[in-house]
Parts: sequence; structure tokens; C-alpha cells
Amino acid sequence: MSRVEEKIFYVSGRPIGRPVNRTQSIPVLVQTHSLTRIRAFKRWMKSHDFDCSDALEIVDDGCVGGGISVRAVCDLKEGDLVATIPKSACLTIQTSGAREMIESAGLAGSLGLAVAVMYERSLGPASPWHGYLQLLPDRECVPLVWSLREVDAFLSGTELHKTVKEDKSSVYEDWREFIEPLVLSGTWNLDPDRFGVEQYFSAKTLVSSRSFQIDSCYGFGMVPLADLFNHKTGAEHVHFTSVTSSSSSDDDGDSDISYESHDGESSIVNSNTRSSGKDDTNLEMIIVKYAEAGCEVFNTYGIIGNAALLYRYGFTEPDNQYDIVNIDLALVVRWCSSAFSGRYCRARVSCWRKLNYLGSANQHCEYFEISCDGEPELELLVLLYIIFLQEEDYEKLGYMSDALVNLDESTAIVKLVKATSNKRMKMDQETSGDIKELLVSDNVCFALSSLADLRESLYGSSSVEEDTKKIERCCDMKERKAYHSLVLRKCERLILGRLRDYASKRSSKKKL
Ligand SMILES: C[S@@+](CC[C@H](N)C(=O)[O-])C[C@H]1O[C@@H](n2cnc3c(N)ncnc32)[C@H](O)[C@@H]1O
Repeated sequence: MSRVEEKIFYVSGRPIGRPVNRTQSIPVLVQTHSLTRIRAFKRWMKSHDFDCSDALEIVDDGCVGGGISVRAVCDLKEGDLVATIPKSACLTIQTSGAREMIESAGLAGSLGLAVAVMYERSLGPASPWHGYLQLLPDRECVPLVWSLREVDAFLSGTELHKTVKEDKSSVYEDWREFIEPLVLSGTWNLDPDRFGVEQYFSAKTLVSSRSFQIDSCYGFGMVPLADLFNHKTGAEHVHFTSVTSSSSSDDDGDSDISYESHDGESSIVNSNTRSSGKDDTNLEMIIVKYAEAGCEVFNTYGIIGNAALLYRYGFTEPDNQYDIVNIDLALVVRWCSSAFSGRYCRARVSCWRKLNYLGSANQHCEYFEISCDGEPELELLVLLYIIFLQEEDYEKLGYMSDALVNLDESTAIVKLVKATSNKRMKMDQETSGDIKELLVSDNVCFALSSLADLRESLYGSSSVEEDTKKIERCCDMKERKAYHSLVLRKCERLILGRLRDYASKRSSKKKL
């Protein structure tokens, strides 16, 4: 996974879609057409030994984001088993007819799975997955397939702007490097019209929005039926569980199945590392929360923020309590260089890097997370604290930095603050875990506010109030791209506002 993807995926989120009653607005012809497709899918499931309870109804009648959804026909109670899905019926690199081609080309991850999807689609009714594939949209409306003009118009200043632009070009490069040669070689008789760059982008959107991590044997793939449930984090009704009938298997017992969160950046697979396949295992869908008859039955795609939801699934959640904003290290450096000399700034940043308090996941931290309630990440506070150290304290820090590197985070910070400030810390402050409070001096608070302003200036001149008005005027179904981009932007700006509150509360506290 690249750094930009990591920045987008390792965020938290809680989307709750707004129920929209579309029934009256759907032309009868479209409904009939989708009914036919749903029936064909049900026949396909039957012929592939799916066991789908009559208590679930697959509908296309105007769910949260449009498209297909699943409803409860009767009351569903916790523990009810509502579906059993044979793993062998999932579309993965291993189960696809393109397996040999994909593996011999050394492809894996989302690239390999996208090729498997394109391949099965190219077979039309001859594909063993035709009954499933015919129910899927051509592509998901994620920013990857927006035009560059739309990306610039809707995403400027947001977490996604740069990422999506970079992604568009790297997905194109992947196609040119790995897929075009497969077509041109003639070895696999691939129809160029089915393996073009457009088809690859479409397949990538389906993989991004519908793939699950199945198990170590099947890897990740498309799980028919499981991928028809819409998302509601923290309020989902259903979980997917992997059931292994063989006690000698790696996957003894049950384990929850999650939506695939890695983009399979490594496109080269070592075929020796793949374990031998077992077809005697199923996925089970179990109700984890009571669902009333007639209600939509939701799954969860994980705890992710709005940027990740929009990036991967094409929608956002206005009250996403797991939303975050990232502040790039580059932005901190820019702000620092405006207040101090470039040389001063470089020295302080490299001192901070040397201290390496950052924990293993963040060792090469290039951005700092601001949580939904406006709380900055500890590493940002450490950096700002170091930036504002008086020269003599900074020198002291230089002498003691080697001794701090291998300490645990809290101990190192207590020692750092003790050595470099006049504060007399009480023992309870040292041990209460309230480490951040030790670092938020008035200067640090001032810097946090300035950073919030600088980060917000990236959105251009419109205010949050103007964004709110635009959202009210916007239809989330008809103007999907504009609507969800505005929600993303507004939520990011609200978090930046809370960061300012965080800073001002703390600086005024000190003045009391
Ligand atoms: C795994 S599919 C779910 C089934 C999908 N509705 C369909 O028509 O097949 C994921 C897609 O459903 C839509 N979706 C799921 N949950 C949503 C929500 N809470 N709000 C808006 N759209 C949602 C998004 O388009 C997303 O990319």
C-alpha cells in the first residue's frame, strides 16, 4: 500500500446513509428489468449451493445510495443464520478461469482480482459467475473514475484531491505495464475491447467497493450476496463469518470476514506461498442486531472516515463520528518556515525525527491525524513543542536525545518536558496518561490554530456556511459527486474548527 493510500485507509469512520424513498420515482421499466436480474441472481445462487434464507429480500427500490439493498421480510433476531455462501462460489484469483494467466504474469492483489473480474465479464453468459456479474453496476461512482475536471472542481483542498490524481495515473500505468502486454501477446486470446483501460478502471472500482478478505487460502475476492448489503457502521445488523469444517485447517473455528482494506499494492505474488485450496468451507451470514420486518439490513464496511468512504465506496456520512483530518508534515514545515528561518525549521524537524517517539506504525510520519473531536495526534504536539523550545532547552534536548530514543512514549515525553521546561509536574500528572496536556503550551496552541487556518485556506474562499447551503440544495442521488464532496469538505472543516477550539480552550486555561 502506498503512503497516499495508507493515509486514506487508516482512518476511522461511521457512515449512516439517509433512507430515501425512490419507489415512486423509478420508471416501471427499470424496476421490471432489475426484478429480472434479481431473479436471475437468485437462480444462480441456487445452482451454486448458496443457502439464502427467505427472511431476506433483495430489492432495488431506493435504498440509501440507490441500487440494490437487502431487507428483512420478518423480524430477524440476534444469532439467526440468514445465509451460507460456499467459498468456492466467490470470485477470486484462485477460482477464476484467468488464474493461470494472472499467476503466470505475476499479478496479485487488487490488480490481479480486477483482471479476474474483467476476464469473467468478458466471457458473458459463458462465465460461471455470469448470474452474479449481471447484477453488478458497470462501475462504482468512486473518485477514481471521475474526470480530472471533476476531481479538481469537487475535491480541491480535501484529503482526497492529491491522492485521487496520483491514483488515476498509477492505475493507468498499471494497465499499460501489466494488462496491455497480456492482450498484445495474443497468448490468451483476450478481446482488446474487454480489456481496455476503461474496463480496467471499472473493474478496479468494483474491487475497491465490493471485495472481502475471505481467508488465507482464497485470499480476497468478490463474495456474491454478501456484497449486496449497504453500510451502517456501529449499527450493522449482520456479520460474515468464515466457517471451516476441517479441524486441520489454518482457519479453525469462526472468524469475521471484513471488507478488503488493502489495495494489494504488491502486484507480484510468489506462487509457492499460496496454501492448497479447500473447497469444503463456507461463509456464514449471522444476524448480530435485531432487524425489524421491512427494514433494510445493513452490514459494516469498517470503521473509516469520510475520505476513505468516498475514495473506496463513493459516499460519505454527514455524522461520521470516526471522521478525521490529516495535517501534512509539509504544511507544518511551511507554517514553521513562515515564523522562523528555514535553517531553524529544518534543525527542529530533524531533531524531532531523531527522537523517533512515533511508534512502529508511524516511524516515517509524513502527516498527523486530527480526530473527529478536534484532538491532535501526540506526534504533532511533540513536534510543535520542539519547534518552540528556547535555544538553551533545545541544546539540552540535543544532549539527552540518545537517552530518550528507546524509552516508551510517555516516559520519554515526561523526561523531555521535565528537562526543558520550568514546569513543576505533579506525580499524578506524570502518571495519569494525560501526556498531551504537558505539551500544549500557549505557543503550541497558537501554532495549532495557525495550522488549522492554513489547512482550511486550501479549500478556497467559500465558507462552511456556504458549503452547508450548497449541501442543502444538492440532491445526494442526482448530484452524487458534488453532494458527497461537499459533505467531505464540510466535515473536514468542522474538525478544523474543533481543533481551533481545542487550542483556544487550552491556551485560555493557562491564562486563568
Ligand atoms: C457493496 S455495495 C452494496 C450494494 C449496492 N448498493 C448495490 O447496488 O449493489 C457498495 C456500494 O453501495 C453503496 N452504498 C452502500 N452503503 C451506502 C450508504 N450508507 N450510503 C450511500 N451509498 C451506499 C455505494 O455505492 C457503495 O459503493
